[in-house]
Amino acid sequence: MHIHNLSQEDSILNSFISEIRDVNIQKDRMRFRRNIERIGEILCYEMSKTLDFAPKTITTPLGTSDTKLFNDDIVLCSILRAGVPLHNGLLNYFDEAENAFISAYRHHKENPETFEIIVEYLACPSLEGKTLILADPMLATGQSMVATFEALKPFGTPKNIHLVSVIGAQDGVDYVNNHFGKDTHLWIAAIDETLSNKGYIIPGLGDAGDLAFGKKLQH
Ligand SMILES: O=P(O)(O)OC[C@H]1O[C@H](OP(=O)(O)OP(=O)(O)O)[C@H](O)[C@@H]1O
Ligand SMILES: O=c1cc[nH]c(=O)[nH]1
Ligand SMILES: [Mg+2]
Repeated sequence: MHIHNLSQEDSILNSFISEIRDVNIQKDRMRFRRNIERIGEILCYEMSKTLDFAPKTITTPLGTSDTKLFNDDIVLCSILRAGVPLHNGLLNYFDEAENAFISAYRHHKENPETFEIIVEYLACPSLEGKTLILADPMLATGQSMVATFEALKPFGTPKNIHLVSVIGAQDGVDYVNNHFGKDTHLWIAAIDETLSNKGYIIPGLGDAGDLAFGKKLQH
């Protein structure tokens, strides 16, 4: 897998990552969502450089302009619910993308330290020959990303797969690295050291779904 950790380079991206981590700034739910969206836009711009481009001539009012435009058919698939602001960021740039949504949540049994991933809702177009972008802001254990990909398999074989995430734990990055093919790309804003015994990224940012949309009751 090709791993692109964008915070290895100094850029404005670091300001947005700092804000979503900051316990005070993250109290502003709208700002949290908007920052995730802005990070999605930056990740999207970087990944767009790896798409397939073809020559195109544009007619202006005064002449013609030769350029190259990407010609991949993009399917943007996000994992509900924390994936929604990240999805919006990607869709801000990929105007014509088709969209898929899938729900994946952690179901805790009696022991709060163990959980399984439940995939329920799934709406997806054909993936055959297309460029699939799988987006989820948090890559903790990596299980949601892998469970999502398994659930998408009946929809066809994509030409390319790009995973897009905001903060990952090294364990989760290693897990997806072992489960996706070597041609898969991972575009990620930051990779943190470790996971708590409840599967939270440390230092991370807390619970992205709750910060974006409010606390949910465990069920
Ligand atoms: O890599 P993993 O260990 O699978 O964990 C990451 C998952 O956890 C979060 O979702 P969460 O279960 O909190 O659901 P939510 O979006 O509804 O809050 C996050 O958005 C991922 O989907
Ligand atoms: O740290 C984590 C791990 C999973 N989901 C989150 O929202 N945060
Ligand atoms: Mg959550």
